[in-house]
Amino acid sequence: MSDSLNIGFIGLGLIGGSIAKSLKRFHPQTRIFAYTRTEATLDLAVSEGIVDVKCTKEDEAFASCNYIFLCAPVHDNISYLEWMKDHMSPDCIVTDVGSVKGEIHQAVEKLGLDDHFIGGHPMAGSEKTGFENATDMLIENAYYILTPGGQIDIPRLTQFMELISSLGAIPLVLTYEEHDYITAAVSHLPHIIASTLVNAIQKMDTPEENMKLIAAGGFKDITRIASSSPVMWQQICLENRSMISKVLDEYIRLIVQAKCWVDNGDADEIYNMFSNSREYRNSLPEASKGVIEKIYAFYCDIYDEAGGIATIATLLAMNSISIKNIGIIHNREFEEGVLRIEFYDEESCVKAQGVLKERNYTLHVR
Ligand SMILES: NC(=O)c1ccc[n+]([C@@H]2O[C@H](COP(=O)([O-])OP(=O)(O)OC[C@H]3O[C@@H](n4cnc5c(N)ncnc54)[C@H](O)[C@@H]3O)[C@@H](O)[C@H]2O)c1
Ligand SMILES: O=C(O)C(=O)C[C@]1(C(=O)O)C=C[C@@H](O)C=C1
Repeated sequence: MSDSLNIGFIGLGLIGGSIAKSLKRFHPQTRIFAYTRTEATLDLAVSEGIVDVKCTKEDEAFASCNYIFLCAPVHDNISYLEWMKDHMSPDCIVTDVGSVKGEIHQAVEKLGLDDHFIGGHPMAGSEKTGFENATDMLIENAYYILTPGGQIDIPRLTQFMELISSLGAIPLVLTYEEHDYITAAVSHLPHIIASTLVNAIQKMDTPEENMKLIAAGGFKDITRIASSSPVMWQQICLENRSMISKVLDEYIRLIVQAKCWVDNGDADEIYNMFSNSREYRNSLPEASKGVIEKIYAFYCDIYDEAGGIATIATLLAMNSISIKNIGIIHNREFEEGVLRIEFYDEESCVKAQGVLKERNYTLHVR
């Protein structure tokens, strides 16, 4: 692809910011034009050398863009299409990164923009928001779903796919209907499950809040995404109502079935439920990372003496730091073998480094 493209962004948070950073990483000559609601974000992006042209809300400067990425919450993205229709260059491709595709495609069709629109959705993200959490690696190795407008010609679609591939993502073309059904199941339903599970625990907790106190790895693993942006998820749930309702029906049926098996003490069915889920979960492809890999870990040289691991575990426990995983690893990088210690969150990981450094342990952070 040509390195001298002008690329516009409306919304420059986690996803818009990450795509803009990837563009600058892989195509440094790209000129980035951006508008986002908070001006301080634009100033930050300019100071980091990511944004070249700071734009106002409906800025004529967007007319010089070859591509415009809509990266605000899904409903807000749609609100820009009408203005764009009369102000973009005739060769411009408008794309979005929204987690729902049906409504934006309907708006595109209504405005007669379907020869200029290619829906996009990187299947990567995080519960975190904002440009400050954006990285130039977020979409690397992630599937990037494309839902081309009905009138997009093949060469334009191919060019856009090449642009996406050049950022290290894996383009996958679907219809917007397929997209909305699939994401309702693998993304929207899990967010509703995580959120309702957290709310259920809050409701059922003892007066001393002992559930909150002892909630450990399992609960934390399955509920990380309950900390996601309420504005973003409100808009997703409102825009993909029928598909979400459909997958919720099936899920509720399975939950009711699981309750029956527990009520009846049906050992075989309970075993089959866990055995089936384990087999299917373990078969998920590794090729796409799907989401930001959140591993908070470091390596620590350890003396070859009895009780070495126990000493470290005790030191961390005395400082109220929970360990998610701990074990000696041997690979070519660490010929002698080192201790790998993994934590539930960044804060614990940083605190643990401080504790061990104070005791003169040698640490390796990757
Ligand atoms: N977070 C994820 O995991 C994820 C993954 C893939 C796609 N998406 C999609 O990406 C889009 C953005 O999500 P995000 O995670 O980057 O959120 P974010 O909150 O980090 O960023 C949104 C940005 O849009 C700006 N904004 C909000 N309303 C605006 C408006 N009306 N006009 C202009 N700017 C506006 C905000 O100031 C912010 O900079 C959403 O459509 C979401 O569905 C999110
Ligand atoms: O990892 C997370 O926090 C995410 O929720 C990422 C996630 C997902 O559901 O997988 C969230 C919304 C998207 O539209 C795409 C990716």
